[in-house]
Amino acid sequence: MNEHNSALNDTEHMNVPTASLVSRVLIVTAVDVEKEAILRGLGDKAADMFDVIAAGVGPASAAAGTAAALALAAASASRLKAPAVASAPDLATAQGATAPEQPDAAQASAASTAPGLLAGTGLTSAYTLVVSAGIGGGFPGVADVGSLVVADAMVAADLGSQAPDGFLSVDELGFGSSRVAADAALAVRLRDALKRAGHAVSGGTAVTVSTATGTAETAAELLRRVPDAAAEGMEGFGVATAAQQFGVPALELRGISNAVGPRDRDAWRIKDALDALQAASSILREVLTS
Ligand SMILES: O=C(O)c1cccc(C(=O)CC[C@H]2O[C@@H](n3cnc4c(=O)[nH]cnc43)[C@H](O)[C@@H]2O)c1
Repeated sequence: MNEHNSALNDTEHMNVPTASLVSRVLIVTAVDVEKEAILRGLGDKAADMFDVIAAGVGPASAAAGTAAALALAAASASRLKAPAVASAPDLATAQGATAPEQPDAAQASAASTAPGLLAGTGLTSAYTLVVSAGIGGGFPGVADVGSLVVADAMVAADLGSQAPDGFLSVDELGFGSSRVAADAALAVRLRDALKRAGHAVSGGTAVTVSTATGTAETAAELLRRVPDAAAEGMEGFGVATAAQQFGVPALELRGISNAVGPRDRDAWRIKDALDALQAASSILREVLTS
């Protein structure tokens, strides 16, 4: 650790619990076509368990959109459970009205132990799982076009510094961590269920980049940095970082649209990737609740 580490970096090593009971899920895509594919897969009753948002392309939009959704949902859930003790009700009480209901003991206790950005706010998360989902590049030999990747970890593969001897990650620089682990138990469950349903699915690391890879050299360099890289996207680490800072477990799910390597936009099979994403979404409820 060094002096540049901010308070937010305290959450890097936070022990985010495994989502043993998944009750409400936030799914974050980059663009609307991904969101629509997922909603088609989830079916008519999606809204009783899932919220799906399109937060924009890239790690910054993904993190900002996810954090905003998590914060708004926590504040809204808290308002529904117990009115806050604020100045207006206090004035009303002083004038003879009934005192506002206090949070019950369980809620107060949960609030006092709330992790990360919710610590000390009196709020608890409304979500028990956050999923970064979308199309992505697949590393050749690991994740073919049209297949799925359910990641074991989300890594910001270009977060760091160039140096004469090569790339230095933020971890090596002492500025934090470029890796967020996925919820291991849920990742395995989802992969197993997808395999049983007849889908090609891989594990490994989903790398997040701000510039999509377009050369064989960059693909090779990414594999040097992240030897178990399976998929490349532009949002996973941002979504997972926001989830981690709210103490919520995360997953990343990618339908593979193209190979990571020399840029060949005409070869991208976006419909196949969206179809895979829709198929995976159609079994999500069962995987997360049974
Ligand atoms: O047309 C292009 O060459 C091009 C260059 C960069 C990005 C795009 C997108 O359409 C990105 C949108 C979306 O797709 C994900 N994605 C899909 N394949 C990859 C990839 O090989 N590397 C990184 N990201 C990929 C990404 O998560 C974006 O949200 C088009």
